[in-house]
Amino acid sequence: MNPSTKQPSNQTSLFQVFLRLRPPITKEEAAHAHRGERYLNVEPVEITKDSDVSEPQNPHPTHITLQPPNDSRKRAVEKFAFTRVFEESSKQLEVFENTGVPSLVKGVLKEGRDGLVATLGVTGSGKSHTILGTKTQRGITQMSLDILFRSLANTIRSADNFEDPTLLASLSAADSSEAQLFSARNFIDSIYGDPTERGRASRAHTPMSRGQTPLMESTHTPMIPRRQLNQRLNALPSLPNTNHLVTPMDSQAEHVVVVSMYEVYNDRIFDLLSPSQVTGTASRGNNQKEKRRPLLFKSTEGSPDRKIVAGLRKVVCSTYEEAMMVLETGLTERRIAGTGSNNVSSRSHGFFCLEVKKKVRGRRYGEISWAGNSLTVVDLAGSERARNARTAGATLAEAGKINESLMYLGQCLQMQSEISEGNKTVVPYRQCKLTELLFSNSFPSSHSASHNRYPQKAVMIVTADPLGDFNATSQILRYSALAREVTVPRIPSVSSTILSSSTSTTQSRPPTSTGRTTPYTASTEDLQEAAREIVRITDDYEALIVRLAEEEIARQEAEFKLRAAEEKCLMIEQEVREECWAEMDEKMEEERKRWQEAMDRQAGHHEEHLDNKLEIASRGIQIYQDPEPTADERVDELARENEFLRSRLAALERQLNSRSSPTRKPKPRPAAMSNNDAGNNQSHLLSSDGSDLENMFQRVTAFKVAETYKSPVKPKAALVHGARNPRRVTSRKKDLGPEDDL
Ligand SMILES: Nc1ncnc2c1ncn2[C@@H]1O[C@H](COP(=O)(O)OP(=O)(O)OP(=O)(O)O)[C@@H](O)[C@H]1O
Repeated sequence: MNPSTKQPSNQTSLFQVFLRLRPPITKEEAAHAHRGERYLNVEPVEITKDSDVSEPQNPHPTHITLQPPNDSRKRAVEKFAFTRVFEESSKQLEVFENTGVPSLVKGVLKEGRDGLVATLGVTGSGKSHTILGTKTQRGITQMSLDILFRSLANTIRSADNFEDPTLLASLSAADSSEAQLFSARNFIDSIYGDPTERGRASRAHTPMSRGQTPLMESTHTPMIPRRQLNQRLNALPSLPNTNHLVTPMDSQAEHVVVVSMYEVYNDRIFDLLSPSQVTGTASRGNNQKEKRRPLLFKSTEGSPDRKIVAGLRKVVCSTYEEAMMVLETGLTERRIAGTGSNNVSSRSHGFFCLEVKKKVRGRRYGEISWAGNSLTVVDLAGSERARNARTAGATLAEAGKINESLMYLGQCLQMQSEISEGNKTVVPYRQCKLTELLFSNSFPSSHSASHNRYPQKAVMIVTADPLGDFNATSQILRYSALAREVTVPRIPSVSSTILSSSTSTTQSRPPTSTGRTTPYTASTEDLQEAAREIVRITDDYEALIVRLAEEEIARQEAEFKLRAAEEKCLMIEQEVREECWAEMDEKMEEERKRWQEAMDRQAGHHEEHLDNKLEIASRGIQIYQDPEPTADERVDELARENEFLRSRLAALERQLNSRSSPTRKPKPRPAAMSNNDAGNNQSHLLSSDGSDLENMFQRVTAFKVAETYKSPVKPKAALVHGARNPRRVTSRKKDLGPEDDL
């Protein structure tokens, strides 16, 4: 960058860059400031001759000088130019009005122009103070919200209004960002619950201060109860008053305000209003970060001419309080972690986006659509120096990404200075997500669909602590300043003093009376010559000091880049490690599956093997059936049985005879029996030579034999082959015939 402090024309600047100085906040800091130990000084306002004296403008400083501490004489002094410098005593409203934020809001409301306001600065320099305010004073975001909702008071429509149930649907249809739209009531109820308390919150006019916002609590309390939220909203201050900045609107128009919030963390975009965040767990470790789904910044079907963050959750807000609640919800989710630099240092770039949409009717068919512009407020992460911050691991990687993105932002801001000087330079804003989000809307689009789209108006507020870290602050100032110049403080000119004194001495000394040239005169000439030599050497020396200063700055920049590269390396290393772990996990899982499958297979084989064995065994076990006996065999068997029975009968008879008296007469044969067996010759035959009992058995046997000849005998016994105790199932009883026959 060519050193130049001439004020660049604001028309061509993509960003107007303001500098706000932070006052000392501790007694110690105040004492340092009192002793003049600050390295950053505001240059007095120069009233040039060609200034329009007739119009007494409020002269304001635009330049600062940066004097390296401990060595004020020999080192170069850097001078930076900004659109305007706000000194330590500047108040919130003064900064709000004079940075032109109200005109950004007006641009959104009336001029069809997007607006963007961002804060940039070393951690702890007052970015959040400027953008979110304090317990007693509102910040830029809240003042913007206030004037925006006041301006739209008569024309704003609510998605919670039952008279217009189609509003949300028509808004969704017109939305080109693939967003999920919610009415404020639904969204807030889903987050904080207890709808009965709704409406109790009185108008809250001011931002939640850093201490009040859930930012600090977010690591412990991801969700705050609704009552507590309402209490906080009630406790918010109402100053400064911005009523005079309200823009009157056409009362016939219909508007809606759609609020969304997202953050850029590790060069990826994450929704701050999506459920995974709002119901997040207490431990906001890296695991949770990784769980979130990054969103794309892209052109969509509905927006071919410009890139937008796609897939966000958006909330239709109709009041300041609703927008504040959404802001509060998003802030709660914004990642904050304690670092060595600042306990509540933001570790992501936070975006708060307000879209003002106006109802438009199609000329041909009167179809309803919504179109408008947006105001985006950006709280950039603190550019902490990894070495200063006692950080490690993921935090260090985060710091690396933050520094890297801010370095790219610095490059883009430097380039814009060159554009304003008439150079044809391309702003390298596609290097990272942050610069893409900040700059891609800054240029007129070449797309045919965007004839009437104006480039956005953007304001950058750089914050600096004049007593803070010199190197970090000077780095930020070098990147963000509209112009820079290196000067060398002029050393009191010893040589010229010698020259002048020697000249005067020569002139005043009267010639001697003898007229001889005295050795003193000669030495005076020598002295003059020496003095000229000294002047020449001094000039060379000064030139060398300037060169040295430039070299030193270059060295510092190179160091910064080196650090950024080192941090990037660290991050790559970490990513590679994580990738390796993931790969190893995957491999282990694969291996586990493989082994499991092998085990299952093995088990299957075993089972199959067992089944086969069982099958083989069961094949060997056959049911053996006795061969059907032939008639002869049967007769033989029956004869044997008959024989057996006879012998048994004989034995019984003998037994009976031996027991009975010798006088007992044999019983007469019953007539019924002879009738029954009338046709049976054999029974007749038997009865002639035996007792009645014997006769009866013989008759039964004869009957069975007759039966046997009539019908084939079914197998009655089964022998299980292979069984240890083969059991022959006999059916003697059956063979004896039905009991009735007995
Ligand atoms: N203009 C100011 N007037 C009074 N106090 C201020 C001012 N600016 C900042 N402070 C105070 O300085 C401290 C640090 O400021 P702040 O938190 O805004 O820094 P930051 O740049 O947002 O830090 P980080 O990047 O780490 O979030 C806070 O206590 C804040 O109240």
